Amino acid sequence: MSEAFLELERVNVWRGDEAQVAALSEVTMTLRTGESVAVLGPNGSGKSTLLKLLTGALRPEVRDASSCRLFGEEHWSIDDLRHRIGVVMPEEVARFDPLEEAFDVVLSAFRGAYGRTRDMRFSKKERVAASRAVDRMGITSLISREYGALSSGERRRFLIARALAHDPEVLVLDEPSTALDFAAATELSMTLRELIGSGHTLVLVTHDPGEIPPEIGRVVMLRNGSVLADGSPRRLLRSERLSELYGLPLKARWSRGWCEVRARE
Ligand SMILES: Nc1ncnc2c1ncn2[C@@H]1O[C@H](COP(=O)(O)OP(=O)(O)OP(=O)(O)O)[C@@H](O)[C@H]1O
Repeated sequence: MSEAFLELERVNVWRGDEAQVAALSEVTMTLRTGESVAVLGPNGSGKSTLLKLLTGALRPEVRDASSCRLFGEEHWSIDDLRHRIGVVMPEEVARFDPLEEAFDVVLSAFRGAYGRTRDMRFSKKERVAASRAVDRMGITSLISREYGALSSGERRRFLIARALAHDPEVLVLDEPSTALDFAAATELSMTLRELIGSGHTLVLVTHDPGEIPPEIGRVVMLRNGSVLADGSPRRLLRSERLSELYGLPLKARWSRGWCEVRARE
């Protein structure tokens, strides 16, 4: 059986400083390499919190009968995780200096930095790996451009290339189509399908069932910090279940492997 990269057993995560919020409550799930997963849920349901657990940015509440393992370990180093998990979070888009050369954005992955600082030196091996990731994303012709001069879709591709630079075992994408127009979102979706097709394990976080590509074989539905359902898209992405998830009457229709959802009239 393939390796479990996330094993949660009755996990709670609290967020906030003074007034603490239970962002995840009693969550149990196992995610394995080789199986791409969509994490689906409305705003505030705990999707980003789950990703932050997965990338080691947040820790769960410590208590008996609860455990959180990443790649089989209860104790992990962020550095190790950075090599094994590539992440693209929506807030990252604006973190880079617009004057930065686009290729440097990708290279900065090797130092865990947001952009290149003048004293950073990169080995030939790192440069080759970054070039390969850029090539994979079809943006080689743009590498000398300023990051700030790229379109939103192009920037997103550079960030995915940055996440792929380490050749990670798992690629985590949090709402990757945010702020993309229809054409850019469609292109991105094709890229995600290719990545899964070429053997990458994707964890795709979205609030939109219509964004889940047919290649994704598992959906985890989160609501109010708990797992509402976990199973195949065909079984879960149905009118009744989606209406329950979002708290309003919805109608789901399947077409060529995609689920289209609209409000029930
Ligand atoms: N820094 C924080 N301080 C306090 N509460 C927080 C913080 N971040 C998230 N929360 C709360 O934790 C819960 C889960 O938030 P989370 O961001 O994981 O949800 P989400 O499903 O990713 O939402 P969205 O789709 O809006 O991004 C929410 O109730 C949210 O208000």
